[in-house]
Amino acid sequence: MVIDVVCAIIIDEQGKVLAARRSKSMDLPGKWEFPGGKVEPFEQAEASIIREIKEELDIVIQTSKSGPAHIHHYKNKSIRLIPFICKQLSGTISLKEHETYGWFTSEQLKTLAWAEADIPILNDYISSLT
Ligand SMILES: Nc1nc2c([nH]c(=O)n2[C@@H]2O[C@H](COP(=O)(O)OP(=O)(O)OP(=O)(O)O)[C@@H](O)[C@H]2O)c(=O)[nH]1
Repeated sequence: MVIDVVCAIIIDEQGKVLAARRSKSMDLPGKWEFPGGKVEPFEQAEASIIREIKEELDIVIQTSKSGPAHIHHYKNKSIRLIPFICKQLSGTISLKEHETYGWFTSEQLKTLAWAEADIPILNDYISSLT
């Protein structure tokens, strides 16, 4: 079974992108990811990413477009990761699950220790900039 997971590429006014590091209590501890989570049954992917970001970061985002999804097979599960390009509309970030987060330039993003499933998502995003 492939699990649908949505993730947010949140871009600020300077073009920096938010990435968050998974905490020790999470699956894939210490790995960086675009925040998000599993799409609930009967939920639209776009509603799902807005809900997840409110739950995880306590901010309200607006989505502009979704990028191509990528399927990744981990040893214990397979996920379809669906990215959304987003901007922050309101609120102040307060981490509810992640260990830390930051705003990164494309060059900085490339140096992070990403969850494996995020690599093609990151590459697509960086390619879209040129
Ligand atoms: N949110 C998010 N999850 C990702 C990304 N990349 C990636 O491999 N994942 C994986 O996709 C799944 C997302 O589910 P989740 O965010 O609800 O994670 P979770 O800890 O609640 O999962 P769990 O219920 O299996 O413990 C996790 O297994 C997570 O490791 C990503 O960029 N964002």
